[in-house]
This record gives sequence, structure tokens and C-alpha cells, in this order.
Amino acid sequence: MCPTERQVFIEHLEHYAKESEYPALDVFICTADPYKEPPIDVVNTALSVMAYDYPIEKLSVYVSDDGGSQLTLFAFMEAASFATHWLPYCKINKMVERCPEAYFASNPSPETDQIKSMYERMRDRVENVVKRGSISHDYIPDQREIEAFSRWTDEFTPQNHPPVIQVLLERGKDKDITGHDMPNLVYISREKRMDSPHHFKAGALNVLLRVSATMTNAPVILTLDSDMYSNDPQTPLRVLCYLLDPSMDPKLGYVQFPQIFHGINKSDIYGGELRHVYQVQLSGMDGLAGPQLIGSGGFFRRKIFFGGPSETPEMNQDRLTSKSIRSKEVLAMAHHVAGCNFENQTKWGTKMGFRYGSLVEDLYTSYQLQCEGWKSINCKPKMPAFLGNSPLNLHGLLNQTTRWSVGLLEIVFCKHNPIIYGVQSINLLSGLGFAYYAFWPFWSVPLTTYAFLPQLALLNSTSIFPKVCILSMVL
Ligand SMILES: O=c1ccn([C@@H]2O[C@H](COP(=O)(O)OP(=O)(O)O[C@H]3O[C@H](CO)[C@@H](O)[C@H](O)[C@H]3O)[C@@H](O)[C@H]2O)c(=O)[nH]1
Ligand SMILES: [Mn+2]
Repeated sequence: MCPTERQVFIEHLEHYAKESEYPALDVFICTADPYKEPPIDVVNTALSVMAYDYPIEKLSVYVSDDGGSQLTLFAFMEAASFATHWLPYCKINKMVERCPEAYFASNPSPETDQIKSMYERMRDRVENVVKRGSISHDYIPDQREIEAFSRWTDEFTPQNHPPVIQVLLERGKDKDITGHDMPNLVYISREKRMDSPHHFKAGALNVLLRVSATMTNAPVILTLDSDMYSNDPQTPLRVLCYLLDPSMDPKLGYVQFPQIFHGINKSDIYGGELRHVYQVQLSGMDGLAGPQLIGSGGFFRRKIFFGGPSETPEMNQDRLTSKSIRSKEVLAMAHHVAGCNFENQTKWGTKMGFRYGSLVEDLYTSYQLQCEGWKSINCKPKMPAFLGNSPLNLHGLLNQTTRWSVGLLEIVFCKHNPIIYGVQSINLLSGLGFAYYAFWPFWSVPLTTYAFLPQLALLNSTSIFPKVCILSMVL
């Protein structure tokens, strides 16, 4: 047992790899409901990662919309055009804060006026459209955009619709206002049918894995929740310090950053900060086979989703380089792999991709990956890499806790229970570490008892502790 804290020195990265040797990076952002997760927040998350300090020709951002909402697509069309101003603005001014909403909130200086009003115009348009619930025709002047919205027919509902994939920006083709390349930006709403299970976020992430494989197939992947914006543009370089380190264990599969929440009230009465998990347990697990996944802020080697460390060769990217991601051929393949029958009779969800069977797909997937032999690292820089939201009211908290409890119990009662299978497959302590999380809902019984027992004992004038007598003190 050896709780581990790590530090990297980004300035040394150049000794190990030139920029041209950096691996390509595909970023996955998930959203599921335009009313619970406002599209303008998702846009802020996307803009913050599109502006990463990373070679632009190696960066792609994929947005998965499980809400199947044209409001979200509209927001991203607006974002694509604002990004052509925002990305050069960030780089020319060497800004650290690259999430527009957070930047303008902390920099009210007059020099930002022009870009700020541009951002506010975009935000107002997006918010107006969401408030109205529909997009009026004068908001979509472009023929390509009109065509994209024509897929929302009368039969189209969030639970029942064909796949929609829209390439909003393509590197090499779309340029920013200074004439430089833009990263790829792709909107995806996977096919949904009433009679097909969709497997919640794990299902969405697996579609993202496949669609991105048809377009860019980057060997490194970052997954983000809709609200988790980047707070540090150098985060991918920090990850490369681990992934490209020649002395690193070749079984290293992913690097996990803790979730840090902003906007929690000072006294944090609901314990939303989850300090025990992110500040204590992740370091503890890091000293064993590595920390579990926590859903957002994880950088993966793509190959770990296709088998154990001994079975998976490096990815081959050659076949992709020549084709445009807007080409008919690539789009046809992308739509095909985003269909809901694609996974039938395949190993997706069992041996491949994010694993199905638990509502806490992050813990379950990382548990299975570690059972296969993959290792992980907890990266906790002083400046938070990502900032997001945590439930701020009792209703939201109870909702989340119930969902987590159901998901964790699914792990307890699955055939790969951590106490039996995990202890044998990973190691004793890591298996018990995963078991600690999986059995977390059961803690509510002793905790609730302990919360009420002393008061009841006091009211009834009985003692819950044994009387201290001289003999027991001597013993
Ligand atoms: O069918 C679904 C359901 C959710 N999501 C997305 O998944 C993310 C997380 O969902 P949320 O409702 O915010 O769950 P939380 O309980 O806040 O999330 C925590 O717990 C989840 C389950 O363990 C992890 O996946 C998350 O990363 C982690 O932040 C969000 O971006 C959603 O848009 C989907 O894409 N499809
Ligand atoms: Mn969340």
C-alpha cells in the first residue's frame, strides 16, 4: 500500500517527442438533454478543448447528443462559426482560460469587448432557440444547414430516430479568421429505437468510439461530460509526459484526472465535492494497479477497448489519411456504425468498448480493464485540468445517489463480483478497493443507524456504550 502523488515537467516533453510525433487526440463530449444540460454549456466545454495547446491537425472533437435535439445541433453550428474567431483570439493572447463563459466572467476588461459581444450574440441566439423550442428559418441561412435539419421529421423523437451525423468543421478545409486550420468538429446523434436497448452513456461512448474510428481513429481519446470544461490548455501535454515516457509500464491504459466542481456552496452541505474519492481514494488506488475511471476527464489509449495488453497491437492510421471526413464513403460508414443493430452478436459492451451491465459504466469499465491487465494513473495537477458542476439541490443529489447505488449494486451482483473475481484477476488490494466502491450503498445502513441511535438512547436515558468498570479498564 503506497498512496501515490505524481508530478510531470511539461518542459521536458520536447526531449522525448517532437510536435509532429504527438499522437492524434479524439475528444468525446456527451450530452443527453438540452433542457437539463443547456446547449450553451456544452458549447463552452467544446470550445475550451478545441482551443487546446495541441497541434490542430491532430485534434478532433466529437459531440454525442443522446437527446437527439436539433437545438443542440443548432448550438454547435453557431459554435463552429464563433470558434473561427475564438481559437485565434486565445492563441494570440496566450490565454490560459479558454472556456469563453469563464473567461469573460473573470476578465471584464474593455479589450475583450469585441469578442465578448460576439460571444454574447451567439449565446443569445442559442438561448432564444432553446427557450422557444424551435429554430426559425431566418436563423439558418446556409443550404447545408437547412438540409441537416430536414432530418427532424414528424416521426423523429429522442427515443426513436435514425442516426444523424453532421461534420461541422473539417481540418484542412475550414479555416479560422487568420487563415489557420480548424480542428474537426462532428455532431453525432446515434440511432435510437424503442425496441433496442441503448445502454445509456456507455452505449453513446461506444458509438463515439466507432464513428471516430471511421473518421480519425486517433490513438488517444479523452472523454468529457457536457459540463466539464477544460481549465488548462496544456492538459494533453501533461498526459503525453506519461504516455510517451519510454520507462513507463507498457500496460498503462489510461490517465484519469479528478473531477473538480465549481459553484458548490461554501459549506458544501451535500458533500458534492466528493473529496474522499478524488483527493484520497484515487491516490490510494494509484499506488496499486491504478485509479478507477470517474466518467469524465479520462485520457485513454484507444487500443485498450479492443482487448488485453498482450492482444492489442498499435492502431494503424494510414488508411484514413487521404479521405475527407465529409466524403460520402466515410459518412455512409459512420452512419452504419451509429445504427442500433450494429452491436447485435458482437462483443461490444462485453469484451469491447465501454462495458454494459451497470449504470456506473465508468467504475465497471475500469474494473474490467484492470481485470484484463491494464494499468492506470491518477494525474492531479495543482491547477485543475477540468471544472464541472455537481448537484446543488437535494432533488438532484437524491437522483444521482439513487442512480449510482443501482449501478454499484449491479456490479456487486454481476458474475464478476470484485471480491471473488477482482481479487483474483487484479490483486488482493485493488479487488478490495473496487469492492469498497461497489458495496458503497450498504454503508447507508450503519450510517443511518448511527445517526439516530445516540439521540434515541438519550431520549430513553439508556446508554448505548458498555459501562466502564475498573475490571474492563484493567483488561
Ligand atoms: O443516456 C445517457 C445518459 C447520460 N449521458 C451523459 O453522461 C454524462 C453523465 O451523466 P450525468 O447525468 O451528469 O451523471 P452524473 O451522476 O453527474 O455523472 C457521474 O457519474 C456517471 C456514472 O458513473 C459518470 O458517467 C459521469 O462521468 C460522472 O460525472 C452527461 O454528460 C450526460 O449527458 C449520455 O450521454 N447518455
Ligand atoms: Mn454530471
